Amino acid sequence: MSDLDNGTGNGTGNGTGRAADGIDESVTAELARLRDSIDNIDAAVVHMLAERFKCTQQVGHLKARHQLPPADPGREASQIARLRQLAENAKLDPAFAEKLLNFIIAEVIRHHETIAEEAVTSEGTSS
Ligand SMILES: O=C(O)C(=O)C[C@]1(C(=O)O)C=C[C@@H](O)C=C1
Repeated sequence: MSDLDNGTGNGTGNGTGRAADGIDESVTAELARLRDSIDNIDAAVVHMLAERFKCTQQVGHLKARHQLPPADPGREASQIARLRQLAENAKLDPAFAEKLLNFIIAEVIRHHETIAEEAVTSEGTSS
């Protein structure tokens, strides 16, 4: 039984069209339908982020192997410009899209720095 299901069957079971909490059953059903979609979207976001981090981990190792700096401000500037445009076209707030990308990239840079430090440490302990 879901959190929104009062356990009386399909409807409210009391003939009023309202559940015990006083919320109209059509509202409850609409909320449940929208929340199902939100849950699917959140799952997709998590899976997409996991794939992105798998790629950036590989970038981190590549950069560490070739002593490249963790951050690339030029690349970030073009990613932000591109994402802001995509957001605008999709009617999403571009400032929000930029903040989200910056948040993700900051985490990636942290990972890159850890990978680079580990590479230096293991260099010192090899042979
Ligand atoms: O493309 C790179 O060079 C990366 O390290 C990946 C990434 C990103 O997460 O997109 C992260 C850090 C850089 O400053 C730029 C981009």
